[in-house]
Amino acid sequence: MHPSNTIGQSAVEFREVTRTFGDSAHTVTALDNVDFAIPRGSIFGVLGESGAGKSTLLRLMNGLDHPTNGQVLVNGTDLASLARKQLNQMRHQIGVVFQSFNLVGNLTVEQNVAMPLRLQKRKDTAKVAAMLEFVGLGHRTKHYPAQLSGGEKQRVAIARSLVTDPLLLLCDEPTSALDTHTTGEILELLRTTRERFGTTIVLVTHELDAVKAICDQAAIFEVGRLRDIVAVNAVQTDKGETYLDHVRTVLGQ
Ligand SMILES: Nc1ncnc2c1ncn2[C@@H]1O[C@H](COP(=O)(O)OP(=O)(O)OP(=O)(O)O)[C@@H](O)[C@H]1O
Repeated sequence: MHPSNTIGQSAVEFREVTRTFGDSAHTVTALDNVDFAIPRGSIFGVLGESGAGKSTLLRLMNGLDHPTNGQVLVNGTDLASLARKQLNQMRHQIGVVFQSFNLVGNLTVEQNVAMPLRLQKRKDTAKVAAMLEFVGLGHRTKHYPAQLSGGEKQRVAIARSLVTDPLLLLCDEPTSALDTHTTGEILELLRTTRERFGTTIVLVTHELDAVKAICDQAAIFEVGRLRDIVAVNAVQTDKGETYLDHVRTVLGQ
C-alpha cells in the first residue's frame, strides 16, 4: 500500500500551520507555514535533525498545543475548534508511543495496558488480554516493567496505546533506545498493527533505516520548514551533501 499524499480521506491535515514561541522581541518559529496531509491507513515518517520541529508537530497532532496560525485537522476535525471535553474524546482516539516507554513502574504489565481504559472509567479485561497476546506478551501479564527487556517494555507500551482502538498512533522515536534486532521486531509489530487494525501510524524518528523499513512516505523537516515529502522505496535518482539530499538518497529518491 503506497497511498499518495492527497487531501481528502486524510487522517491528519496540516493547513498552512505556523507555530511560533516567544514574544515580539525574540520569536522562535518552530513550524513555518507547514502544509501536508497524512493518508488514512498509511505509515508516515517524520524526519528531521534536532530543532527541526518534530516534537512541536507531534504536540499539535495530539492536541496538546495549537498553531499560532493555520489549522491541524485530525479525521477532518480542526482540533482548535473543539471544547475541552470534545478534545479529550478526540485524544482517546490518538495513541502515543515514546522512546522511553513511559510505563508505570509499580503497576503490572496488564495494569499498565488497562490504564487508558481506567482513565475513561472503563474495564475490559478481555481486551487487555487480547492486546497483550497481539504484542506477544500474553505470558508476561503479571510482571513489572523492571522485569522486562527494552523491547518487551515497548511492546507493553504499544499494547497500551492500542487498547482504546485509536485511529491514529503517534510514535516518537519508538526504537531509538533499542538495539538493531529489537528495533526490527518493534517495526514489524507496527507494520502488523497497521495491517490488523488499519491504524494510521506516524513515525517520528532520526533513523532512516526505520523509515525505509516500514513507511509509505516520509516528510523531511529542516528548521521548521517542510522541505519535501518522499515516497519510500522509490527509485534512487540523486546523491548529494545536504541533510535533505542524504535523506532522499537513503530512502531511494
Ligand atoms: N515551548 C517552547 N518555547 C520556546 N521555543 C520552543 C518551544 N518548543 C520548541 N521550541 C523551539 O522550536 C524549535 C523546534 O523544536 P522541536 O522540539 O519541535 O524540535 P525537534 O525536531 O523535536 O528537536 P529534537 O529532535 O531535538 O527534539 C526549536 O528551536 C525549539 O527550541
